[in-house]
Amino acid sequence: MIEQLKNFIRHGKHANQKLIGQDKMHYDYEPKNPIRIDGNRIYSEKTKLDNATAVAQIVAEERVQKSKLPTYQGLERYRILEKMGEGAFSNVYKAIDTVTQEKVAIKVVRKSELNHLQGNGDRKIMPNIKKSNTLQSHIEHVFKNNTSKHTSNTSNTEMHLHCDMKNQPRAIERSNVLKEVQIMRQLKHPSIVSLLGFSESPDYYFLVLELMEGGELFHQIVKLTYFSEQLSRHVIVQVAQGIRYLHEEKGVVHRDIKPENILFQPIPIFPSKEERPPPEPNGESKEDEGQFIPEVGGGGIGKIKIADFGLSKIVWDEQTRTPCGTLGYTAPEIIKDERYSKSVDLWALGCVLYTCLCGFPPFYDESIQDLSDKVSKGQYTFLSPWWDNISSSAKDLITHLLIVNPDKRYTIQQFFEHPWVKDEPFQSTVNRSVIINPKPINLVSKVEPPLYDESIGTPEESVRRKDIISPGISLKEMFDISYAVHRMGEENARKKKIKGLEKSGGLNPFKNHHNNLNDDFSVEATRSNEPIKTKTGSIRQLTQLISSNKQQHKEGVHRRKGFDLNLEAATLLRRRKALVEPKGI
Ligand SMILES: Nc1ncnc2c1ncn2[C@@H]1O[C@H](COP(=O)(O)OP(=O)(O)OP(=O)(O)O)[C@@H](O)[C@H]1O
Repeated sequence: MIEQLKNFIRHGKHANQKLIGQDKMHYDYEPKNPIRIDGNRIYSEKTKLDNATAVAQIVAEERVQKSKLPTYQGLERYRILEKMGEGAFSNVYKAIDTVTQEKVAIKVVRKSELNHLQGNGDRKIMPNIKKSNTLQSHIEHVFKNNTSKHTSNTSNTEMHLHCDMKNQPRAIERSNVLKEVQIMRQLKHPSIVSLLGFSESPDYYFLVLELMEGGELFHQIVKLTYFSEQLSRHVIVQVAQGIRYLHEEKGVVHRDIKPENILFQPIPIFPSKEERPPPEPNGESKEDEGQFIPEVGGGGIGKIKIADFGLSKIVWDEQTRTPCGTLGYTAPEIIKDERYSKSVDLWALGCVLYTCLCGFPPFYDESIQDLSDKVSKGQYTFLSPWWDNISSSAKDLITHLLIVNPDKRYTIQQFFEHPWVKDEPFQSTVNRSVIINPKPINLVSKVEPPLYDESIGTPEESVRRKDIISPGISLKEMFDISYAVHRMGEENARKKKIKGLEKSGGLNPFKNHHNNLNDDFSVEATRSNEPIKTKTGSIRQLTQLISSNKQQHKEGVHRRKGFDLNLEAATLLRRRKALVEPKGI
């Protein structure tokens, strides 16, 4: 078709076009023939020119589109079809495997930007990787070793080796993408996006992934305004099944569960049985989800899978079920630490469930100081009128997930035992007054004066869902930042605790474990190694600060600014940074 159109353009106004039937098209280059469309209407010379211009435009657009799709040395087997998304250092494309005809997603990661993050010292701390060896072959080596050990009875020495193998290539650990590959290759679960292949070229890493045609759950929340409880359950249970598998079978903590990293397979929207959708609070209209079909889905959402293991970490050895790096040590502190690590994913699960049910996230504020305060105190509300029609059972589950103290927060097993998850009748065991007005959480509150822009009007005048999110910052941004704030706050506190124990001589055998913690913080730690401290600042100021910090780094200046919160790991901020210093693929 495109070739024909090109011909048409090449021959310009002398070309005559005939449409034969509905969709067949051919071109007649005899200059004087009239243009016939559908064999009925005859178009004038002017219309003919208009058509030519329109077609030329289409072709030009398609050309631009096509030229945007890159080709990569080393990816010849795949034909790239379209861009599906992007990460901080990567682009994700839909592609077709020309051998199997299978459609896949390919994440293309730019090495140059990763190297920038890794610093110059990596080679020194990874002496076992010879210059001639590619990182890929090193990973293969690590995997082979690990796999062979998994089949044997693991002795203590072997275990030590096994853990060492995981700990040795620290440069690999530092590079999120390679850690991602290392972790993903061990995973096989219906709620986890599968890694189908991995390769590299001098400039890129290529991760061939199971294709999730629907894309991000985030977009579907925005599209449908929010989800019904049934649809929310359908989504959250699948995410939780993936988390249970990661935590209990693989010893992996995801650490970046958010609607952006939850992907779905699309299904058709089945027409609703109800004639009219239920009335909406505040006169808002909700996009019709259609009928929910158990085991299949609704709202266009079928299967759900967790993606993006770039921030994940292994907390215990899959084979021995002991914390990796601690060689069989089972101190309560370490066991507890493991539980703390996992509990970050449960907090995130609560945030996702909250967002599915109402269409906006539990924590938001334009001021980073206030957002940080809210997250650290667990201050969120079930805002009226949006939460008025949502069951107390769903609210109860959320209150057990969004608990600041990780000791008291639901574990993944407790999540699955909750009546809302089982879709069973709910009887609150908690004193009702506690549910209605606990401190510091207000479960039902009036709209707070918040995040509105003067241009929109006061909350009393017209508060709509979209107004809940400050116009200065998107839902996605809020998620990104509040997750990062929470994770860093919690993990920094743990890190400090472990350091304290180590200093007092209580944790000497866990040097490795401590190192692991340091590794986790190599990219996203606060520079001061202290709990998050922030000066009052807005998200925009924060963005500026990050780019100026980067500049200082380049200049070798390590002055401490008052603002110690380093959110470099927050996807959005990395993206913004990339915008400040654009790097093409
Ligand atoms: N398997 C897939 N199928 C379809 N789309 C995908 C797939 N994997 C990723 N994407 C799309 O690409 C986006 C970026 O992917 P991913 O989150 O893995 O990249 P990243 O570099 O790790 O991003 P981040 O900067 O968020 O850490 C996703 O949000 C999603 O829209």
